[in-house]
Amino acid sequence: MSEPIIVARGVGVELGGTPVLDGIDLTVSPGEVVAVLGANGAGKTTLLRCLAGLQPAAGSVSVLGGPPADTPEFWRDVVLVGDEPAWYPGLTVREHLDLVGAVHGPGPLDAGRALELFELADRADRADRAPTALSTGQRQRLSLALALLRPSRLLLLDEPERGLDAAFRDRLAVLLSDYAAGGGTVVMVTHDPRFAEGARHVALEAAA
Ligand SMILES: Nc1ncnc2c1ncn2[C@@H]1O[C@H](COP(=O)(O)OP(=O)(O)OP(=O)(O)O)[C@@H](O)[C@H]1O
Repeated sequence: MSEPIIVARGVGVELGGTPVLDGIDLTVSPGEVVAVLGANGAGKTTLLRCLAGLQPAAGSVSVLGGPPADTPEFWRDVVLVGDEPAWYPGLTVREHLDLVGAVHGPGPLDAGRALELFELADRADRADRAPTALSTGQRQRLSLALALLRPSRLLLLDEPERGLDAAFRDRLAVLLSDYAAGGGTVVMVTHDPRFAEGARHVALEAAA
């Protein structure tokens, strides 16, 4: 059996003097799709940030064999899609895809396929706009497309459904299951039953 990608034991976080996570254990194997579920404020984003090395925590967290750290080596294998990324000023949608594909690719998708699949070039000018001139859902599509241009072993997704229409959610669910079938691992925070379906559920309850 292959080594787990993630081993977290007794993870605890306090924010502003209040416990947010308390004694969380999680083991994730390669090729798994895990949905972290729970009410608003249960600590889902905080847990994802712990796995990304962005939130210090009590207990122990190991990701890909070591403690997660905000370093270039860590981000070579791990992709986080959370809050909207900082777009490159002056670059269009197409130029973002070309740049990320050229620097970090090849990943599961190439720039041309991402434009087509994520319907970022449907209208003649859409791919030639700045990302800030897209709708919320279109910007989320671009964030996800950029994530899939890079080769990675672990995708950490915080509410990937944000702004996406139903048809595109279905398409994304297929892309994620293809990613996992290829050996990639997905840990996502979601409120969407469409994404939770077929994933292993990890339910969080508010610590306080
Ligand atoms: N910087 C902070 N300082 C103090 N408390 C915080 C801070 N950030 C988050 N919290 C609190 O920590 C708790 C967990 O927040 P978190 O964002 O992890 O929840 P969540 O489960 O992802 O919620 P949602 O489903 O609403 O996105 C919440 O009660 C929130 O108010």
